[in-house]
Amino acid sequence: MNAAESLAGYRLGSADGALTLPARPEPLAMKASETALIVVDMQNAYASKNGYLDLAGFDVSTTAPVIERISVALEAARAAGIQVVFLQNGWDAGYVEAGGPGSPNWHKSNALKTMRQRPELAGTLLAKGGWDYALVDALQPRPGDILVPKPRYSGFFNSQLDSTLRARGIRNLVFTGIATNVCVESTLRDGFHLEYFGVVLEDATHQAGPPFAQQAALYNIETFFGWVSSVAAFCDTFALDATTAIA
Ligand SMILES: NC(=O)N/C=C\C(=O)O
Repeated sequence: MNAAESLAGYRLGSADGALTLPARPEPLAMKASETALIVVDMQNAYASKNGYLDLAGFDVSTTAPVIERISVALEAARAAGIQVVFLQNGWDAGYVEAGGPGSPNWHKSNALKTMRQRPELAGTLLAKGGWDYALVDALQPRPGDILVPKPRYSGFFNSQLDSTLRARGIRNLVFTGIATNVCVESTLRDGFHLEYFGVVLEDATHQAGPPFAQQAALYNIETFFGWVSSVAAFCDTFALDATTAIA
């Protein structure tokens, strides 16, 4: 047994009644009751034509299959009793939470920059109450799901996420959503530092930027911060036939 296998074995041994999720760089044991499926920012801003990313020049033409696979993962999670948590990114309609020129967010947010460059868009991007901020129609929370608003890339920053998870004894975070290289990776990294085990379902995520951004994020996660798996592996592990569900 090599070092990686013994780590997986440790997790297997430490989690009574756990199921083993096939993942890279090694399989990971997790109990449904200690696991949350995190759906990161599946808002029109990130997944729809005429949403923020599209208007800022990022390619969103291949987000439809991602939405479909997240739907499948959601069904599997709910059927298995895994807590579903939706994250929703954005600010109040007056953009007070976005920060002014004294905040790096004011300088780096491509949504804020796009609105400054195109005044006709002012007030429309990532503003609470607007279409851009809304979750896509196909991925709406159901009773029992939790919705956590967040004002920055990491879901743990200035939000209720950590206390919400800790209160439920959740230790494992299974990530889906957009964008892999920004809010998914930021939240998984912060989760790592807070002692959560983070796994990304790679085919239920999409990058902001060129394909190399997706590859780099997954490399970082697999090598330094967590694990990488797939929707089919997640569904198989938690007993829903993904092939049937996707067909
Ligand atoms: N949800 C995200 O990954 N967001 C990426 C960029 C942004 O919000 O500006």
